[in-house]
Amino acid sequence: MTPCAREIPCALCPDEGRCGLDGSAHDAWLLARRLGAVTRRVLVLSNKGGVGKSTVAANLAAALALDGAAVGLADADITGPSVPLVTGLQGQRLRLGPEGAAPAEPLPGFRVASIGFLLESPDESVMWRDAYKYEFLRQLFAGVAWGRLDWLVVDMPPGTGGELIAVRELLGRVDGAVLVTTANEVALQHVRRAATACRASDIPILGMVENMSGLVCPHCGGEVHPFGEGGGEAEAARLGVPFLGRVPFDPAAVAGGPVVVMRPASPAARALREVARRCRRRLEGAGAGGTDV
Ligand SMILES: Nc1ncnc2c1ncn2[C@@H]1O[C@H](COP(=O)(O)OP(=O)(O)OP(=O)(O)O)[C@@H](O)[C@H]1O
Repeated sequence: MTPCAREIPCALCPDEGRCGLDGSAHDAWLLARRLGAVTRRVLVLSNKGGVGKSTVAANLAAALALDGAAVGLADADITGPSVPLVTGLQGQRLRLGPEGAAPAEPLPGFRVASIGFLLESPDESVMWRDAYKYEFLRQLFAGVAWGRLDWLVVDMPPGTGGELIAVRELLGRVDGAVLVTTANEVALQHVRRAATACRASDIPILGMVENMSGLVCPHCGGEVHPFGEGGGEAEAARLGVPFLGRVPFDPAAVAGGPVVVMRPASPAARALREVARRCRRRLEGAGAGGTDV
């Protein structure tokens, strides 16, 4: 039998490296096996770091699972995966192999796999592994036995360069992007760039979330908006994309697990459940493939 002809030897080959396929045919075959039963593929992204992509992605996925869907959360943040921390799954590892690694399943129907589960330690930097970026991403999607999923939510790294192209290529089809921003002008400029990148890549934009949008007083429930009110919503209108909601700055959102599960009555959890409902209405209404408006 001809050995698998990938440049980097493939630890995932169900034929134990003897499939004889060349690199791209091998990957396409493997990805079709792993992602063939995934109905909707959604990216959570922004050009800017620290705006809350991982928090929104983890809670969107958990909220969809709480609403009864089978959901995968794939943490593709190659520059610094924080899904293990955000989901309370630090220390989890993926055991790659021909049969596919089992994702973590912290809730019934909520499956999680992170680039962080491939690292030796949570403090390991992956920046130096540039040449292997694609390989890490390939392992995340093609190495995990995702099973049947109604949704696969992908937490993207900051930026919209090579990683966006690589993830889009690996997924084959992306049904929608959720753009995350805060209301300050720097983040808004970054989110405009993210919208431009989505449009250039034919990725439909599901809508925009304004995160950390105001402080809710734990005593009186009143809100303070340090960057002014309505920045994200106005930006969404300018870009011609739906506004999916405003998530307040809420200490409960840093709960070591999705806040929609850990603190369901908190202001952040309520806002994030509503974001998930709006995403569902938009994609389920449009069917797979979604629409940009
Ligand atoms: N609504 C919120 N209220 C309070 N803290 C929040 C909220 N959303 C996110 N955070 C906190 O802000 C920080 C950044 O959030 P997160 O890691 O989700 O952002 P990110 O955009 O994914 O970052 P990176 O670009 O580094 O991957 C984290 O400490 C997170 O707990």
